Amino acid sequence: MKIYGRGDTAVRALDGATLSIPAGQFTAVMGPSGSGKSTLMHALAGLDTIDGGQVLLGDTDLSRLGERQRTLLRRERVGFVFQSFNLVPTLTAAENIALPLTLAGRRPDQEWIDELVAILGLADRLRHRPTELSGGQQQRVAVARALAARPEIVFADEPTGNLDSRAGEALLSFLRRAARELGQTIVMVTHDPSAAAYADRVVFLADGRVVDELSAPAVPAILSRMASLDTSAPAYATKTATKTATKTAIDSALDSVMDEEK
Ligand SMILES: Nc1ncnc2c1ncn2[C@@H]1O[C@H](COP(=O)(O)OP(=O)(O)OP(=O)(O)O)[C@@H](O)[C@H]1O
Repeated sequence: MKIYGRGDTAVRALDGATLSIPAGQFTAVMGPSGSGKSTLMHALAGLDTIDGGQVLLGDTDLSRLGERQRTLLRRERVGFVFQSFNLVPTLTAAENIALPLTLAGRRPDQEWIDELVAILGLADRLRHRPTELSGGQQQRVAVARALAARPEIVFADEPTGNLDSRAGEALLSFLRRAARELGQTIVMVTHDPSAAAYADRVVFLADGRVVDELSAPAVPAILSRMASLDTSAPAYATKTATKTATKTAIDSALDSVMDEEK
């Protein structure tokens, strides 16, 4: 359970949401605007606390961890890919990819990183800085960075939101391959049914709880489930405001990872 605010203005953003994320699978989370997708992702990733219930990553109960322990858990066990690529502009692609390991003081597993770079088609871009890369290339660098430390789970928040359709499809194919061939556990929040169709399973949220799911989802089935949930068309202003808040929360989490090292 997650409640924002108090009294009359309190919002139950998560209210009895129960789900399990199978290891090695690519899971998409969908739902109408305001249904709790970002809140759920933040809770699962240890970016935010919850007000009741449990979040388990393996045997670790995130709801019992303090701020510092959650920061460590994010750094050591979780990878993130955001809509805005969040690369460090002064670092090359290679340095950006190795950043989580550098921050954690771990030696990069070069063989693994070489494999990621090869699959993502980034080998000839490693010395470039983010401004010298296309949006699709920047996002592929961000994905390599998320997987570099072999995290137990990777969270992707609208990862194709800023990409054209071809770059988006290439990225989604990689995420699917990362789960199937590399055993990477991935959770992706998306509004886009064709993006969700790349996942092994789609979980649908409404009013802060899991209301439905689809295995081996196809676009028409996703669309019809979404239509049955989306009773009120989202007010665009609300959506924008929520997204801004989400980004801030994620950015501050990244900042705190950086601060830890100072
Ligand atoms: N920081 C906050 N303070 C108050 N209410 C919040 C806050 N963050 C989210 N909410 C509210 O909690 C509910 C769930 O929000 P959440 O952002 O998780 O939904 P979402 O499904 O990700 O929406 P969207 O698809 O529009 O991004 C919404 O009613 C939202 O207005």
